[in-house]
Amino acid sequence: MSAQILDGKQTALAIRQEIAEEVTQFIADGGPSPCLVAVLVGEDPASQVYVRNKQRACEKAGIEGRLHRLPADTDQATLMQLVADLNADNSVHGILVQLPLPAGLDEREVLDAIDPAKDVDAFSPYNVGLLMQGRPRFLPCTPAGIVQLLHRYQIEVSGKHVVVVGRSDIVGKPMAMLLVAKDGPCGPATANATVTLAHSRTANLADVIRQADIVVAAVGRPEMIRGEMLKPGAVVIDVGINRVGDRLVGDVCFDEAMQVASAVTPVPGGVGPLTIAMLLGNTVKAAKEIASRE
Ligand SMILES: Nc1nc2c(c(=O)[nH]1)N[C@@H](CN(C=O)c1ccc(C(=O)N[C@@H](CCC(=O)O)C(=O)O)cc1)CN2
Ligand SMILES: [Mg+2]
Repeated sequence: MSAQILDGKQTALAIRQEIAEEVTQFIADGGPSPCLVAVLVGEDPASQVYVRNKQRACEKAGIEGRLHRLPADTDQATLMQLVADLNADNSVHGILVQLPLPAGLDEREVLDAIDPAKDVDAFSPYNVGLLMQGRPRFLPCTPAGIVQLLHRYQIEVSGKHVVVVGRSDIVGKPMAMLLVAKDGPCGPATANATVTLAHSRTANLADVIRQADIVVAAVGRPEMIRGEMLKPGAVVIDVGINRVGDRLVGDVCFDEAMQVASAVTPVPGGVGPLTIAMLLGNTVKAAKEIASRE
């Protein structure tokens, strides 16, 4: 048996095309050009690639993408002032601070300071709270991209046992919240899951994963999840992006998963591209909401 490959790259391109059409319509209706500002502190090579890809994706969708590059030795006060300035700038609709920040900067304080109306990553406590209550404004980009992927491949989630491996604020926790909700961005079929939120200290992790109809792997450990840990026919969503020598691998051993699962996301070309597509969608939503207040 060989599983179906869930093509995140193609799905992201389709979503980006839909967003580009939405932007064209919004501007034709008299709306402002949506504007996303990225803040990149330091020289982390992967972060530089991701920010560049976000800028390019903005451009192609008709969204203005601005970038503030700050040196790695930027102090907290300077970064906080930049966020305050961007919050106050009426031409800016979305603000994202690329993570991780260099050591010494207080990530939480920075994210807390972003105006929730411009918080297109959905990392601010206000937007996390809305998600927790089942009435999100912005959806966190990676989890929302995964929901879109499942929906577009007609993989039903309702009533299924989803094991999310990894409890990060960016992926694991919001993923669990989205899937356990009574309704979701693509309707109730992609919500209403029974969710287990597992992590590095979960006892008998392999046994827990083996119970899953759908596994979302976001632990950041290269190929930690093996084929033998999967229930035959499971759907495997691999969020991991790990560099091993010159190879890029996920948190799941892809070749083994392909032999056991019914559907698997590749790395690269799975979840990653969807994260960027969903960011564009949030930026357009922010622009529409801010414009409707003016
Ligand atoms: N402010 C944010 N910081 C970070 C986020 C985020 O959503 N907001 N997520 C990650 C990084 N990230 C986006 O910022 C991101 C990671 C990976 C990809 C992607 O397309 N990956 C490719 C592989 C690319 C490669 O060669 O490295 C893929 O999976 O096909 C997009 C976005 C942490 N920080
Ligand atoms: Mg991927």
